[in-house]
Amino acid sequence: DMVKVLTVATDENHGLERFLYSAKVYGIEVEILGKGKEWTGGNMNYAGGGQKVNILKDKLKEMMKSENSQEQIIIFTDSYDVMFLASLEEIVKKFKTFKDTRVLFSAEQFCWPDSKLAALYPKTEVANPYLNSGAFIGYLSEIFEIVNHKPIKDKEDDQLYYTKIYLNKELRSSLKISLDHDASIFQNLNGALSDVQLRTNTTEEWPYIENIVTNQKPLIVHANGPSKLTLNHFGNYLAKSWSNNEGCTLCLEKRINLKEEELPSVMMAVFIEQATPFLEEFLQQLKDIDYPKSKIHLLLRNNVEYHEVEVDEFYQTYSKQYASSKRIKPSDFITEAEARTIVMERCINSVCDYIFNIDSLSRVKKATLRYLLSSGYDVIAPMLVRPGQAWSNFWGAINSAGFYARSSDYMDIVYYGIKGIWNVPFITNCYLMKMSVFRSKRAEAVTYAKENIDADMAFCSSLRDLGIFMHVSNEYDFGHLVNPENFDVTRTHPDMYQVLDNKIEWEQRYLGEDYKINFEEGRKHLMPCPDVYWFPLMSKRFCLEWIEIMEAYGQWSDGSNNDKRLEGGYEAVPTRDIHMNQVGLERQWLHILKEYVRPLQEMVFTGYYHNPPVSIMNFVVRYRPDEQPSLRPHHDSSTYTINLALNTPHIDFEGGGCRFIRYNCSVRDTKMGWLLMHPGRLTHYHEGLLVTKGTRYIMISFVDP
Ligand SMILES: O=C(O)CCC(=O)C(=O)O
Ligand SMILES: [Fe+2]
Repeated sequence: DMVKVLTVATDENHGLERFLYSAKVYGIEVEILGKGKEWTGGNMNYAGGGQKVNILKDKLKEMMKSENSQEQIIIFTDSYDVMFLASLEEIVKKFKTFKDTRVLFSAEQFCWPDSKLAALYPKTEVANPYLNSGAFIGYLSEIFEIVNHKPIKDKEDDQLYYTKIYLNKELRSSLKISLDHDASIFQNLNGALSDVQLRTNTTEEWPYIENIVTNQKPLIVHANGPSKLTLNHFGNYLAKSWSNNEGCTLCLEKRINLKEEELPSVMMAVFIEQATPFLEEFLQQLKDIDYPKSKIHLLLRNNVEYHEVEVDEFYQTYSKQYASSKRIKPSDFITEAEARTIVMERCINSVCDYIFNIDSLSRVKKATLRYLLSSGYDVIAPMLVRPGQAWSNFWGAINSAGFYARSSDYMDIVYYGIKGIWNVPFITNCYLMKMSVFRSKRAEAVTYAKENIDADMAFCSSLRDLGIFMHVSNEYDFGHLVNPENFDVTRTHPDMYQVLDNKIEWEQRYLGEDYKINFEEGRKHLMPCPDVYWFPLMSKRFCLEWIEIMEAYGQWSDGSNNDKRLEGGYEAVPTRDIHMNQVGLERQWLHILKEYVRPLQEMVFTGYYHNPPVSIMNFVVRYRPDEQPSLRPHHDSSTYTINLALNTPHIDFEGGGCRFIRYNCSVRDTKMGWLLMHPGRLTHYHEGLLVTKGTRYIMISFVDP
């Protein structure tokens, strides 16, 4: 058969790219009409206007000269919101099954743009009663007559034009015009979302859509009206973009090789918009990103006064290494939207090829930027998830109010059940933008500033409106998001309080480097005195900050027997100490006992399980020659006691240590960050040895009293 596939696309955009890719996949050659022409067919980018009819008319006139118009088949479709799902052969074969039909229009559930015309339709008791002009197939001779039936202005509605011809009974029968009511070729998505099922994970290699009302597998899909985002979602799978066996085939197709000699120049836009746990590690990560700094333009925006000292130090130390640098400080009183606009303008008006946006909640591995650049996608985020939660930096779907909605594949993507690069309606925190996309005239409408919505929501909403596709990749594990929800900067060393909320960073900074050797197979645990075990637990940094938290609080007990903090108000063997609940660390410390101390106990006092460990007395003791220098012999009211050294003998103090009287055995050379663990109340009668110089700090818990 002689088949010509035509579309009108005045503008090049991601929708057109997707359309052409789907055509290529099925070996379909498309002729694009109106390329580069100014669009005068109405102000919506998608809704076709009469201009489409007029451009088509010119083309068909030309074809009439050379082609056999009785035999020549024309397929005309929109392009920004259309995908081919089958080869021409299949499409034409299906077309020929329509009896008494020379032209077949796609059909939909809404009579649009003039609903009053619904009454004139011959057949309405069908799945899709009404004509949609986004796609049709037929013979040149009849289509030529249709487009030449009457003049149409560029701004007039093409669907109304074709509808009136169809509703004209004489024309309908003389030109043999039918509608594809069952979506056996054309599936219009608007209003049909519950009829149409996306089938992935079938035994077939390629996902497809199925109309479960008409039992058809449509061959061309058209996201008419407000159903664009549904096609963005389907498009992740259709037209062999996804293989049930191989995963993301489109990702491979798009990948590009970065040439070391001609790496693109990137504006790295760093945003600190809110008080952020472990900001120090965030800043470190920035300078460790694997990319030549001579190719990076740094823009560092901090809007949090609390972080300014740290940010300033980073900027003073590293900014000179970058190709250029600029900063925006809290004292500049610039909103986030303004700051992001400054970034865009700086990049647009310079030689920069990409913007790499990264905000302070993002923790990315150092290869991430290179990966994003080589993905071949114009706007792409690395997927970042809050560990242990479904919270991420993208939305799989969006509801009609423009807020988060969960797509059917969201959880699979977040948990890496499926891996690929996904066209999604919202990304945030960290993403790469290719500037050529944003230098176009059309992209002037991209904005970060919309009333009453966040900058990232405004941005993504403007990209959706413009048909600029956003993607998120979960091809690899790129990192994660920190959780700022319970971050309280009024605390001394607030990061210390984050052991529950930001475990990864907390462990990295505060858990001893050698903690893990406790669990090495065949490890012989140190036992400096009988049944007194000795384990590395915390980092030096933990110990220093832990002491600083106590000293900043400063309200040490007076060492007398009267202690109002205790239920009975009386302490038989008092120390100068501060309890964890006084500094707001009780919950955190109990978590530490459960997560990091209990597993040690279970290794050495075999057969004793108590999870979670209970501990009412958790405190830091301070010994000083001129204050309380020692502690008299006693038992602890505990099943076992832990005694964590926070500083170092012979450096921070002289003397000190713990003596176990029954065994006449002392531990004097305690190690910063290491804990002693011993039975509490029968065998291990013990005393705190005299400190003769300096200050000794220990952290004590009476576990399972
Ligand atoms: O000073 C020491 O190491 C022992 C402290 C102690 O036994 C306690 O606080 O109960
Ligand atoms: Fe004790």
